[in-house]
Amino acid sequence: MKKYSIVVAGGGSTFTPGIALMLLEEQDRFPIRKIKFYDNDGKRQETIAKACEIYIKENAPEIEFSYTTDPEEAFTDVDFCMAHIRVGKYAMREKDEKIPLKYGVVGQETCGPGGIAYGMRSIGGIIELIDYMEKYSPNAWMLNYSNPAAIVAEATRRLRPDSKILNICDMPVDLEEKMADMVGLKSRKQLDTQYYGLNHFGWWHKIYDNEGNDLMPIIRKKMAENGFAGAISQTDQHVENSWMDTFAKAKDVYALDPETIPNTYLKYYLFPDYVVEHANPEHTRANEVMEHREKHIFEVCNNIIEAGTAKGSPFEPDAHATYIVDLACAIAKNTKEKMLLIVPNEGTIENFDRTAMVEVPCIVGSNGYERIVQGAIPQFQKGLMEQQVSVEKLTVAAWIEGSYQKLWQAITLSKTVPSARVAKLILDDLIEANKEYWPELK
Ligand SMILES: NC(=O)c1ccc[n+]([C@@H]2O[C@H](COP(=O)([O-])OP(=O)(O)OC[C@H]3O[C@@H](n4cnc5c(N)ncnc54)[C@H](O)[C@@H]3O)[C@@H](O)[C@H]2O)c1
Ligand SMILES: O=P(O)(O)OC[C@H]1O[C@H](O[C@H]2[C@H](O)[C@@H](O)[C@@H](O)O[C@@H]2CO)[C@H](O)[C@@H](O)[C@@H]1O
Ligand SMILES: [Mn+2]
Repeated sequence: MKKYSIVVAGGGSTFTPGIALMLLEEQDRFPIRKIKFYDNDGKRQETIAKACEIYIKENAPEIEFSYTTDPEEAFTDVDFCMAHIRVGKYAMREKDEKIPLKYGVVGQETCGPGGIAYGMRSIGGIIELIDYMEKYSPNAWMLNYSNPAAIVAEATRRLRPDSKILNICDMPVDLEEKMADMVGLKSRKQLDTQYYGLNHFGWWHKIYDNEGNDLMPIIRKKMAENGFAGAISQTDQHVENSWMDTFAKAKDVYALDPETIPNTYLKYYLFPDYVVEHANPEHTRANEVMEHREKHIFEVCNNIIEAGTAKGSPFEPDAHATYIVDLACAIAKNTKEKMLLIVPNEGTIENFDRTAMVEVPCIVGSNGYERIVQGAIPQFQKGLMEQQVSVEKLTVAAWIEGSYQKLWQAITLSKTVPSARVAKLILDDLIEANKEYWPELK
């Protein structure tokens, strides 16, 4: 059986250890000959990489492992690039979240002005990775889950329309695990669902079990009672209150259209006042992640390096991330797996912009994906999506053209921002904060 070579772009990511260990666990269906880490921050990456190197040597010595900051070394002889970079890292995420809050506006990683700022940083980084991959391994596929996936996906549509890149998100994966739990099933793979939306901005409108029984009535009842709160998923790593609150708030988001089940991210657009009222402008999600996930991962890695062994360490595979191997196997082995991808609409949602990058179920095989038609969407969702997709398109246009005007329009158009005046105040602060990352705007 063919063995695959993978480069993980963003090797210093807090998700890298869980994903690397998960890849080792999944070798029966996805055998690996080589794993490389690539990052533009060698110091950050080295801690993660040295610990993973010890783990791989102890648990899968047959796999060739290396790590580098050199693009040619990283991207030569690879079959897949698994990309999870964070341009500007958590320090910039903190600014993305705190600057809007200064003006009483939602400060969030991928939503609102914070997501727009993150998108303006990410586009260059992702395009650079695609170009490296195509230069050094022209037959490789990029499985991208670097955020903000919506803006990154629109940028790849505009700038690299023919590249072999699939843009994905794990929020629906997590929420489908929770829905399976709601109906007493063990896995999301026992569900047969239909979904439409933009990334972090979508709805389930059909949910069956694999025998064709309609599960919507039970799930709707559970949502009306508690939202996603109390429903368990494989990796309930979200122990911090901010995530618990998000899962509970889905109850109010659901109330807006009880015919569909909402993605949790709609909270930021439909209840921005609630989000701001419950935010601490001095201590946002970025601070929680730095205090918890980042601190924990780097402590564990340093301990492994110091001990010279991963035995007895709390290192564990990220079971939740197996969706990435589902996708890699679909491409590598033509499995025709059904997966949610962020792809050009082209009629999949019949009453929506054909050029929009929509998050819809696709059948994935060796030659890419086939979209599953979702039909016409209701006026409520259509109105919301038209506003949001325009934000995303104007952001990418602002990046391509270096247009201050279009970025101001993008922020003004966001449902999280009350006026063009506030939008401009936020934009001018973000420009100052992102001087070393954004293209110059005129
Ligand atoms: N799509 C999803 O559902 C999903 C889920 C979880 C995380 N993510 C995304 O995964 C990414 C990683 O998340 P994290 O919290 O581990 O971030 P992190 O900051 O811990 O790691 C990101 C790594 O990317 C590196 N990096 C930044 N710019 C780079 C560039 N231009 N080239 C190469 N490397 C670069 C950084 O140095 C860092 O080591 C983020 O974009 C995050 O939003 C997406
Ligand atoms: O605030 P963070 O950095 O903890 O999470 C932000 C990301 O949240 C979603 O991904 C979750 C995923 O839904 C969950 O099941 C688990 O795997 O953790 C992931 C990261 O926390 C969302 O899909 C991502 O786009 C966000 O970056
Ligand atoms: Mn996501």
